[in-house]
Amino acid sequence: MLKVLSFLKPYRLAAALALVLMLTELSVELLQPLLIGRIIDEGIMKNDFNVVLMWGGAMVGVSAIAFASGVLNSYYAAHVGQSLGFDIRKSLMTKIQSFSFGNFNRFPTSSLITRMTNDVTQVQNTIFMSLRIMLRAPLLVVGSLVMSFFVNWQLAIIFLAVVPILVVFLVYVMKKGGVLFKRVQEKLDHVNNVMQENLVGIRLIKAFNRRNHEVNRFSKVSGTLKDGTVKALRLMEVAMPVLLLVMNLCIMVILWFGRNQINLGEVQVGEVVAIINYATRMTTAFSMFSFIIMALSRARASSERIVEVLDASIDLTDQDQSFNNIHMEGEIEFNHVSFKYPDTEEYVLKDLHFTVQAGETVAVLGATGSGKSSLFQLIPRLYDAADGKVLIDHIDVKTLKMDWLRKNIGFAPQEAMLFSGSIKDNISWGKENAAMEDVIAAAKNAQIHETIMALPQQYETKLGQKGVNLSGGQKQRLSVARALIRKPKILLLDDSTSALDMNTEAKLLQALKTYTSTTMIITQKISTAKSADRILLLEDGLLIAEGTHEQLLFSSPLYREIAKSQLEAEVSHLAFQTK
Ligand SMILES: Nc1ncnc2c1ncn2[C@@H]1O[C@H](COP(=O)(O)OP(=O)(O)OP(=O)(O)O)[C@@H](O)[C@H]1O
Repeated sequence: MLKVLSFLKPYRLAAALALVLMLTELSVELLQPLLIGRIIDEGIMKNDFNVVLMWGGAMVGVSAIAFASGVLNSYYAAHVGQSLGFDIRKSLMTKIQSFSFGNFNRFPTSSLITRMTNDVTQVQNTIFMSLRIMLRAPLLVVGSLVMSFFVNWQLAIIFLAVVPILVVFLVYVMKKGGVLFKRVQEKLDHVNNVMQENLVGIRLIKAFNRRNHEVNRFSKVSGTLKDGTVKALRLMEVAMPVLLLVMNLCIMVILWFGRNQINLGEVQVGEVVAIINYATRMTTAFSMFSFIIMALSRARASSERIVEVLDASIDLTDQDQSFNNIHMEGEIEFNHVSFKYPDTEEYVLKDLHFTVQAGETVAVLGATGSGKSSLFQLIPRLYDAADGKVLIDHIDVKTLKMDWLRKNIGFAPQEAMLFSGSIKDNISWGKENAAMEDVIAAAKNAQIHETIMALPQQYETKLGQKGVNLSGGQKQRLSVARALIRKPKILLLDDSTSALDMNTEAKLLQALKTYTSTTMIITQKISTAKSADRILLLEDGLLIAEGTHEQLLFSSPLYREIAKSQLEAEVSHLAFQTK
């Protein structure tokens, strides 16, 4: 929790102020039984109305101070709690942005969302409560104890026997609660995970009519969350009656001894009333403990989960002396590169060795699962090669500054990803402060301009929730436009034209020739591969052939087979159309 508490630093003044105000409120509360004792012993018992008025007036005065302190304390406690939550969320977001894919494998998306929302809220609320009431409870116990000794030490000694036992009991409950609440947060991760999958895959669920199956799956994880929470809360529920029982027994013992001492004339009635008053306040404080322990246990578990993310070591970082700001030509070289995904054994790329000249267009062809997308991911350093080197302009990518390297790369992933916002926002996302002419030019080259102009608000049309939904091919072209707007030195298109008709695809490929980028296009289609200067053919992670369409038709049996099957499909399609 210490690391999370270090986020309090910028707000230490406000936190200190909140504590001082809380202490003021507490002092008044501790003073009240003393004043009540005085009113009884010096006013009521001696029939002196002036004394009653004097101490009564003093009580009203200090109560007003307590009220003002309470209001101000709430204000500062809320300020500190909310600001701390804001800062932690921001730090988590910054850290997650620097995560490598290896890190993402360790922290699933749903878990990161829970950590950034629910876990931060737990900590934030606990800090607020600490400054408002949490510290008050233990201080009220200690203060009441001290003040009781001040009133009458013989009676107060009874507290000394009881309070330490209760403290040990509370520490035990808190430790156990911490473990149980950590499990609750993990179960919340599972619930969020299923919920996320359901919302993302709602079309598929409807199409496959799997509603009942998914509702059952959700009920199951939601049920385990409920059971886990009930188990943790039960522990807290046991704590409360135990505390109340012990404190009430304590009050009975005080009353018994108090009565005897009053009879012996050793103690005054007001003193016994004051001590009982302190005992009642202690009981209230202790009963607050079960609530406090729950909040602290939860906050401890949540803090651990937050710190796990903040302290996660990033396995893909810049080296100390990375190159930067050199002009990029765009030559790509794979020098005996082998690669496997983190935490897996099998190599998905094996000893790849090839060069793509600056400005050249190369198609990467191969069966599904042959390693095409994996190959692409090594170029912007989304992963590092296990063996061999990936070089850009003869420099190992590991020694290039990642920001600079990625700034020079335009990447359209296999699954087009659009953000909420307008079409213009989505295209200009690829280049900060892009002018409208650049947005339009990129859209024209990606063959999506005319579709956009036919929409009601054209480039300002909102996408996603409450906006229009685009077809797969339209999304792909927007994703390509986003990559093109950067006028990148290296352009990587991962099967980004698969949903386009032949005619549109041909126009797009033609438009790409106006760019000077080194272009690599992953494709399953011979017609697309043919338009490239050269073709790389992958099979099971191996580069099995390399050359132009004609060369490969001659040299590679596999390429010939793919070409033949696609040609036959095309011919039969044409024959069907002419019928
Ligand atoms: N994140 C990952 N973790 C572990 N293995 C992975 C991961 N992504 C892909 N793989 C594995 O790597 C191999 C190559 O996958 P890759 O996506 O590179 O193939 P691909 O040729 O692009 O296929 P497709 O044409 O279907 O997109 C596959 O066996 C796949 O299961």
